[in-house]
Amino acid sequence: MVSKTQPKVVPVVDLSDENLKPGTDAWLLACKQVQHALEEYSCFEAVYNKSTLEIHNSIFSAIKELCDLPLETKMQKASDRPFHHYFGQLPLNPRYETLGIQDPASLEGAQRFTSIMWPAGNDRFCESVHSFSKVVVELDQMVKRMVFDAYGVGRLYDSYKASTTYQLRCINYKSPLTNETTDLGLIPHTDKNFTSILHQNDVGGLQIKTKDGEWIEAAPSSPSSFLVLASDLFMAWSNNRISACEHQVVLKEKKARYSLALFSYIGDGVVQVPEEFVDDKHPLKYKPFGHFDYLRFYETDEEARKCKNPIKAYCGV
Ligand SMILES: O=C(O)CCC(=O)C(=O)O
Ligand SMILES: [Fe+2]
Repeated sequence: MVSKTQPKVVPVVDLSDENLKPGTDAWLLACKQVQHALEEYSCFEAVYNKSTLEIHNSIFSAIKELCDLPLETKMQKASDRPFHHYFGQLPLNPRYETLGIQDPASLEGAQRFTSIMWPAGNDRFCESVHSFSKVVVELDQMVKRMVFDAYGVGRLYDSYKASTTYQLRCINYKSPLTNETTDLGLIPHTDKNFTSILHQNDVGGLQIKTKDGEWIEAAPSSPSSFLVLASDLFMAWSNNRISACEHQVVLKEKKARYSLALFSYIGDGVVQVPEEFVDDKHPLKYKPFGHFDYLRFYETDEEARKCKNPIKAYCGV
């Protein structure tokens, strides 16, 4: 008899329940689900209905308006931080362009970026970015707290939270101009931040690589769905308990695709593996390092960009 194995799918965890509070049984169960999904898939789909259909529609019309601005406007410098600038017209990813908004969940951050792109103001854009980012930052904080609790390092969560900063990347994959235009949206990669939370419009294309090396679709099940990915920093911080999620974008539909990525960074201080993650079976794998120093290394060192595991090359023991 031929044995049929279940097709792999991205795990889904519903985090919408208002009563999901630390210490409750529901919280402990969700902690275990999140931990298991991250250990097995390095990602999961979070359903979070505090992000409503109205927020979803308003952020995508805002992003379209941003991407329709002239190239010189989009290329203006909007942040001094590494990897926060405009990317586009890249030979490896010709259809991809992205702009980064620093500190998007604070009103000042959203206003600062808006006034650079629209000196005469654009309140609707600013409001859309701010409302969307506030909800997604809340989701990110909830997920991190669950991971810290699941591994018994909850005592470190508050200082971790205080040193976290965010960037919202607004991404556009341009419509193909001819039939020959590539369907490659974004080459396989891992992100260089701690977590990435991705949200897309109705045009699919995101794929993640499983432990067996198989690419599977990561299609959200609703407008309140987000894909939470572990990135390089998560892998280093957890001493390899959780791997960085390899992902890519393949554009099968002949349409423009818009997506959003909330990236989290450890802006202050040193990233260090908690002592709870180190024992005889799990020797220390990473030396303490600064997150932005790692980004600068990756940005300026061409060899680093070619290597399979740049975080290991940077601070591996
Ligand atoms: O567009 C997406 O869904 C993914 C974007 C992404 O992986 C990135 O910008 O690093
Ligand atoms: Fe990515």
